[in-house]
Amino acid sequence: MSAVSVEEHAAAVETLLAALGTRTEQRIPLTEALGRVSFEDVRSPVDLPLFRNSQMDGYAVDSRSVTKTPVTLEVSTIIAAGPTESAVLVPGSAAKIMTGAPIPEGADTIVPVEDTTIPSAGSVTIERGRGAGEFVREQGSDVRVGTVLVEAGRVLEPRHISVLAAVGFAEVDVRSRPRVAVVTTGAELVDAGSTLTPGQIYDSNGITLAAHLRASGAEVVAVARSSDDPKRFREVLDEARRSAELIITSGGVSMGDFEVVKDVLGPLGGAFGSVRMQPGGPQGMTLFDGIPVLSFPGNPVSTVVSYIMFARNIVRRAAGLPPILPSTATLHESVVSPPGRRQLLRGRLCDDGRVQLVAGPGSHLVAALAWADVLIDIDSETTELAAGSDVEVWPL
Ligand SMILES: Nc1nc2c(c(=O)[nH]1)N[C@H]1C(S)=C(S)[C@@H](COP(=O)(O)OP(=O)(O)OC[C@H]3O[C@@H](n4cnc5c(N)ncnc54)[C@H](O)[C@@H]3O)O[C@H]1N2
Ligand code: MOO
Repeated sequence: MSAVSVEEHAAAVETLLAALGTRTEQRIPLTEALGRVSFEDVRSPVDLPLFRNSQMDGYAVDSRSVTKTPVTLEVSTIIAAGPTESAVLVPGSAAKIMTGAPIPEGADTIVPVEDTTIPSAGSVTIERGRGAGEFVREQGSDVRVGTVLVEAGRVLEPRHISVLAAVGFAEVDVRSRPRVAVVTTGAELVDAGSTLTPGQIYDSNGITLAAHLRASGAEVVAVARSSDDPKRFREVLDEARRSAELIITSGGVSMGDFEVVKDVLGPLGGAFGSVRMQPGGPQGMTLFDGIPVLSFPGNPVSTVVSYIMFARNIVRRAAGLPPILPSTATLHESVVSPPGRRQLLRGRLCDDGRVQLVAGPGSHLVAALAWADVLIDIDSETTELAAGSDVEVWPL
């Protein structure tokens, strides 16, 4: 792979990852469904409300017995919400009823308790009458059996989970998540929390890529690390390929003496080379034993930019999530950019909608990345942009 444009590399990645888009259905507990994507239209197995019930705490009556008020009626029964025998209203009486309780046959309206007084035990005076149907929640008035509650492809939000629970589903069929493994490489890497010896650094790319992938709707099946030993890297890959549909590696792809990713995957048919962008220039891609492997450069910002530019929307689409697209912002200050390479600078959106540069273009500036909220996209022909120019920005 000689130097290619971002578009050319993105198209090649798209082809390599085509199979990721074919998803199966997975039945999961409703309690775990938040953020998942419904696999097919979900139809209601019942009417909602399930039965005719009261909208108010009050008295269920026949509206004809309260046309003239005030009127005093005998209280023939008390109906609470909860398990109950089906009740019939004694003609000419009132049934005291609680919100949500089934309305007895023969009653067609509810008089709220606020519109009543108690003249003596066992009777109620209705001060204000109500017409037929008032405060009556009819069976099926919300939804009828068979109606689609949640369409296929919906990202399940609390409101969708609410209706699925209300009709009695304990489980839901969702789109399976793309299974991705992350493999970081480098003899210098140790886990956060470890004691560092000279020359060591904390591995941040593993956890970063995993977080990005989860945010894109992927299931991260492994976050593994390899030294620069080809044998060890091969072992880690062999393990990752057992559960993953996609493997993303970081590091080991440029021009040094110990480029384990390139050294192992290159001879296995991997394409390694340079993309005309910065950060994220060195890139690789391989079909390893039938599993696609995307190899990103190890610099922390390069890894993130690579994920955003080449993988994020493919993973999101496979997961059933909408793409994250760039928008336009106005530059707060002037920008210079080297010719021949697309630049992705870190920017921070100001309250007035303009975008400000955050630190320099260096791909090791991981703290600056955290302060930024967008990547400012400068095309490869542009070398200078004045303050006030419009630029495309990608959400981080
Ligand atoms: N002679 C040349 N040297 C370099 C070139 C080049 O074209 N010619 N390209 C540079 C560019 S651009 C990049 S980007 C890097 C890519 O290098 P690698 O992908 O081989 O990555 P490493 O050398 O393994 O690491 C680079 C850098 O990132 C740190 N790193 C790596 N992994 C992690 C991790 N998991 N967590 C945190 N930090 C990590 C590593 O320590 C290095 O500092 O190559 C340039 N060199
Ligand atoms: O491509 Mo490297 O990512 O410029 O630093």
